[in-house]
Amino acid sequence: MAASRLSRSLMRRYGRWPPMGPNAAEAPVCSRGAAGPSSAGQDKPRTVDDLPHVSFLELLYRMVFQGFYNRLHELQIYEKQRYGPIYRDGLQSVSVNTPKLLEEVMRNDGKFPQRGDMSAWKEYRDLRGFGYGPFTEEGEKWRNLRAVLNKRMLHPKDSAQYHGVIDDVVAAFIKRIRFLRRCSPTGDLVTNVANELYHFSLEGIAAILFETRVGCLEKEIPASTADLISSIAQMFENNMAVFVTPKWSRGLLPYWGRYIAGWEGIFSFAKALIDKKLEVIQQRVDNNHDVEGEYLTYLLSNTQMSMKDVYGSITELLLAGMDTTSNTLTWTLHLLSKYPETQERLHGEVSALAPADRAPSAAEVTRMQYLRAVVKEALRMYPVVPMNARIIAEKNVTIGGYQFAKKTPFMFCHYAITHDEDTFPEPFTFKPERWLRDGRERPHPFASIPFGFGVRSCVGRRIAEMEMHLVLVAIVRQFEIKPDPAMGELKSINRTVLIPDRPLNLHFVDRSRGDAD
Ligand code: HEM
Repeated sequence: MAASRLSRSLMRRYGRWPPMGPNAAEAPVCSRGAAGPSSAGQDKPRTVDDLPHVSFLELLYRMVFQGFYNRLHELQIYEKQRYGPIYRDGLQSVSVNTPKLLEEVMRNDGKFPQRGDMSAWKEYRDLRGFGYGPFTEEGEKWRNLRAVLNKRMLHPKDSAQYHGVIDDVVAAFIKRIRFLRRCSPTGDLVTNVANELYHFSLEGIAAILFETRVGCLEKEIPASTADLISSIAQMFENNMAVFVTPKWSRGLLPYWGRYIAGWEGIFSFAKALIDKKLEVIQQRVDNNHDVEGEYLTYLLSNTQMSMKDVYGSITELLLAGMDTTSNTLTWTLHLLSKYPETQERLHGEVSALAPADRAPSAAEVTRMQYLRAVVKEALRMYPVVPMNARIIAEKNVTIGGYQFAKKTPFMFCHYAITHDEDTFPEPFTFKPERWLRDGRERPHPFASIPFGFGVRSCVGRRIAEMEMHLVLVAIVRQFEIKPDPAMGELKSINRTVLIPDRPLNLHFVDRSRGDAD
């Protein structure tokens, strides 16, 4: 396949939430352009051509021979050291890696911000007649969709209404942790904690979206849920190959068929649950009973949403809400196990502010400033979405003193930004205190924006925070989390979201011997 096609395809692939990682030997350098603003002609305005730039071959070399393929987040730091705060990357996007430049780009978001081309996701929906969801929709239609989806989700008070649902999921998760530790040789070890948290996140988001439980935390996972999990894995495993291979090869290579089969499994799971809910609603209407319910009921009764839109949106919300939340929790527990003093301080706060006999209310969680700082700091150290992007489609813009034509793709190097020593002294040290509002100087508002910014920012933020806070309160209250010395050093790798490079095993040591397993 021609390098140019691969380059274009990667650009498309990474145009949404592109991945990124340091060190390693020097690559052959063929970057041209100015390293700083002064090198362009004195009178001429500086443009994209004046930027330092990375060629596609350099990128390829770094990915393949320097081992950055899985560590593209660390490549951000490497390239920042080499090319400075703004440069043209190997996929012809303009990469920015300081809070100030990030702010400049994001404040230029138009009415309908774009992240990049989602054509392969759209193709499946077109093939089967499903609508586009918040990721795939664009323009006016996207704005209308978000206007409906935001309600009952985006505001903190919206997430509070799902507290009861998530409390039940948290209780089931703790029960499962107790079961797993009981089965371990030491009586307190849980292996592959990320996998357990993935099940927790899926159960949680499904409980909210479908208003039903899907059995992820049972001893035996129901077949339909197990099929969903493997379908999601199959779709993502083949996603990249579908993007980089030409359409004519689809009948010859296995990727397209597997990719489509993955989507079939995901959509058929979502469709079955949505249709079931619709039936229940219909029966209630037929019997003249009131229709009460939460998110899905709200969407189904919203006249602006067609059925095909509901299928498309619910499916994309489901996909967006799993890996992100579960990996953030994984990194948080890993960090707490490595920093026992931080964990003790958190335990102190939870013991003081959470009632002993029930899960805390939304207002009680809001008062847990240290808990919130712990999650914020975990997201700084491991921004699960380490890269993001924008195409400023509607106007020409000036960023960092350079002029860019409209439709220029910008890449946000979030990992490099959240690990910048000037903004965050000791950037590789876990210090939740950085985020406390106790009179200290706060970091730049764009120094860590794990949920994005503006009208196209994460619609599930409040739900995700609520889920993470509630489960952390329950864990920290009951267990002391200790590392498993046999595990070795855990590193992050980039699979669109930042994930651990090996299964995380942790000891969940009971704080109160009285708790029954
Ligand atoms: C720790 C958890 C999460 C993190 C760190 C996260 C992060 C993000 C980020 C960085 C974006 C892109 C924002 C931008 O471009 O400005 C995004 C978009 C999105 N997120 Fe999340 N997310 C999380 C959880 C969730 C959950 C639980 C849901 C579903 C309920 C969700 C649904 C979405 C959707 C639908 C979009 C696309 C919005 C659009 O394009 O209009 N996310 N998320």
